[in-house]
Amino acid sequence: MEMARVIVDVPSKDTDRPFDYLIPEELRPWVEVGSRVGVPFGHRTLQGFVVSLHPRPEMDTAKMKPIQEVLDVMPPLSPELIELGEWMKERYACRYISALQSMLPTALKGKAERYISLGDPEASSMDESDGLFAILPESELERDILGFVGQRGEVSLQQLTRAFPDAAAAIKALIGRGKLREHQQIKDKLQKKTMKAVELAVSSEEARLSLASFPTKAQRQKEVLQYILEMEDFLPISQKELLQTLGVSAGTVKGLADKGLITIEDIEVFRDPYRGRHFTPSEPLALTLEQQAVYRSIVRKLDEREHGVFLLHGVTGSGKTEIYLQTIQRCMDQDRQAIVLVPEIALTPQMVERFKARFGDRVAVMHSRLSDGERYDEWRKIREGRASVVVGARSAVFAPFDRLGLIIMDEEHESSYKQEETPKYHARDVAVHRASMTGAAVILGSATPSLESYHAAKSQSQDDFAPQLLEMPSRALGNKLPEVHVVDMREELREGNRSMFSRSLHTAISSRLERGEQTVLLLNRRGYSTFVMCRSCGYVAGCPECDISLTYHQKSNNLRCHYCGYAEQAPEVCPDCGSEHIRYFGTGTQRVEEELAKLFPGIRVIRMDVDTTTEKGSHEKLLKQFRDKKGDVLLGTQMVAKGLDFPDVTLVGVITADSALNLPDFRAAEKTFQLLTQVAGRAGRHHLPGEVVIQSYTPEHYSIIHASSHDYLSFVKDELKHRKALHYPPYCRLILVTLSHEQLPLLVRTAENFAATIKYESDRRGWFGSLDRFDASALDILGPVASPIPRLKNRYRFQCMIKWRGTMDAVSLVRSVAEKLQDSARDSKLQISIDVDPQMLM
Ligand SMILES: Nc1ncnc2c1ncn2[C@@H]1O[C@H](COP(=O)(O)OP(=O)(O)OP(=O)(O)O)[C@@H](O)[C@H]1O
Ligand SMILES: [Zn+2]
Ligand SMILES: [Zn+2]
Repeated sequence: MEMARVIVDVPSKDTDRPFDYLIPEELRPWVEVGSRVGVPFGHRTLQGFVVSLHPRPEMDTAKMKPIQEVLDVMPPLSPELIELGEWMKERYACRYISALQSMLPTALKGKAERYISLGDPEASSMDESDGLFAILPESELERDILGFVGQRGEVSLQQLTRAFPDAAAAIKALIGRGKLREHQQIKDKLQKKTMKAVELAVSSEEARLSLASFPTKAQRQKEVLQYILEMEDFLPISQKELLQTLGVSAGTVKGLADKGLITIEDIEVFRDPYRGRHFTPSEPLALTLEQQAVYRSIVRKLDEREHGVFLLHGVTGSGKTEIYLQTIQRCMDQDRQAIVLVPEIALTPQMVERFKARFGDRVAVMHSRLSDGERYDEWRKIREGRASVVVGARSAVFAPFDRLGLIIMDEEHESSYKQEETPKYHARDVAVHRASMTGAAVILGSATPSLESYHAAKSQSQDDFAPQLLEMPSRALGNKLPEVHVVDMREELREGNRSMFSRSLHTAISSRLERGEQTVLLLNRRGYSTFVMCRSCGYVAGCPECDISLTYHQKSNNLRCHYCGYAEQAPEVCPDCGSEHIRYFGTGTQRVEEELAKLFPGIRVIRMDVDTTTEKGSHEKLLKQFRDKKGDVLLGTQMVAKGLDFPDVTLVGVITADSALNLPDFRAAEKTFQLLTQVAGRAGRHHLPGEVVIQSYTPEHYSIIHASSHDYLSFVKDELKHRKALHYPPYCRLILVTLSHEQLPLLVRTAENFAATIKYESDRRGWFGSLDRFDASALDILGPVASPIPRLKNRYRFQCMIKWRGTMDAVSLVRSVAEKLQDSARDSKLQISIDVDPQMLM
């Protein structure tokens, strides 16, 4: 192959297609589909990815430029991932390059850097600028520069300008005359980490012999060599450790190297976020009957090596994790690899531990609390085949495995599997598609499957996504699901209880304290924010750039906008009326903590929320404290609801169940049901029976009633009725289009134009179906209306919601209309964002 198609690293419409490059002879063995290359593009050098290879074309190739460099020995992307990227681009209406970039760790986001080396010393000592060929004498400065570069062979422009700070003109002149040559090279943001390592250069016998003849004045060197010989079995050893242990200088060690007895070399080290941590190995458990049935279905598919999707609906504590572990084992026995996706928030140390304990070093872990360097090294562990299992958040679905056999998605209903930035992909859909390309199996696991997945499994209607339903209705350890009491908080208020704790929750907590058992308290923070309000005039502190209220941060005592980052000092008096009665509102976890301390003197509360978990490892520390029973209560936001398995937790309390029910989001009821079911599942998981108290202001709401009786099926039935009546997924699909501009009137006109064009174009294509008549194929557009956040970063926002059903290509229609509109908008200030299958409607 002599020609490569390359996608360059510029996310714009004009570069959103492959460009052709010649492959120079010497690079031919290195260029593969998935290679990262440096290519000339206009006057720049850009990073790009090879998406296909071709023989030299018939046409004239004189104009075609050659690939300049290949950046990695092993291509960071595989042909499989390149193909997946192409699919994402169509499915989510994003740029090809955005899709590919999202698959790679930040460390590989290379940028071109400029390098300087010596040019031709002879031919170019002339200045051709005025047509006269005069030999110019070199100035002293120029000679210094040439000397500096000559000595080093090649220096970065940055290095050169640092050495000669005021010599920009001279450097430019030298380049202009060809005495210096400039070229660009792609540099990664991050380097591999290396260390100096010491190794014997001769056999140990020879080394021992030479010890005898060491001169007395080289006593220190002798000590070092003796030590190295003692450590013989562990060589090479780190020079740093050597220096520290023996208290000698680097010079001493170098002396030995000069004598030819040892070598000192830079070797690569891998940053391992879990280094030094011991994981007690775990053995496979004997499966329960329910587990066996599920296990057999999945293994049959694995053994056939065929693609298949399973929806594993198992109640909390039914032992889904053991299923994951044992099917992964099977997959590894087949010499294939497995991806385990876990919501970021549930990616707790406890979860990681369970996989590390079973599979040890074969597990790579990827989550956002790792540093860029650690992520990069975990990623390489996968790419280089040193890991066969990855446990990670959303983006681990792109793990560069080449023999993928199984993808597991735990808590498949979680909305965090959808990426909210471009490319706005859903990891579930990507997982299913990737698995179908490679003949891998997919397990979607949850105690509360999303309605989309459950409906697809039940109706088996969509041919691209019809999972097989597997159920585990009982807990693995044979204990019952906890008893749930719903408390009507309006009733409490009527009877004079103004505290945030109902009488039953109060009593329940007291009895746990007496018995030395533990309590988990959930504060559903969705829908709440800790905003600042004046009690005298009702003033609420808002962001000057965005139409939303500012959030109070106690640590720094300031107010911050969560959307644009704007911050200001928290006011002492109301800026509107001057009253001192201005304070922060919202039932923050801190307030609950204060109240607990008041009601139960001496109670030990471990608080887990965004404020207490920002530091690296803090999450882990808090959970360990709770596990070691250094706390009576674990109090927190959503973080405490998922994945935790503590034997002594016998009470779960939910402070307000319905805080999120009234949000303008058609999934509000589903999310409430899921959260309540999840958190209730933390109680009584082992031998002690569990109890749950849910406090609510709308106890008659079906999501609360069904959650309290652990009745997923009834909830689904009720919720599907609503979805069907209002035309929402799973009965149709959505595309949310948000247009934004600084000028409101212009924005409104543009948005109306957009909606009208979509209507016109879909009619023209004959898409006349109606959602109301439940036609098999239909498209409807709602809006434009102001977005729920009508102004953000000083830009007004309007949105249109497209509801559609059928096999037509609605995404590409929306994309092409949006692009035409953007082209015809005279200024480039119009922004149009397309969100296919949106999760966040606010
Ligand atoms: N076959 C088994 N034999 C004995 N114990 C088991 C078995 N399977 C699971 N368990 C235990 O049952 C408990 C619950 O299992 P696990 O945490 O896997 O449930 P889960 O379905 O993932 O729950 P959740 O959805 O609540 O996270 C764990 O303590 C686990 O060790
Ligand atoms: Zn006021
Ligand atoms: Zn803002």
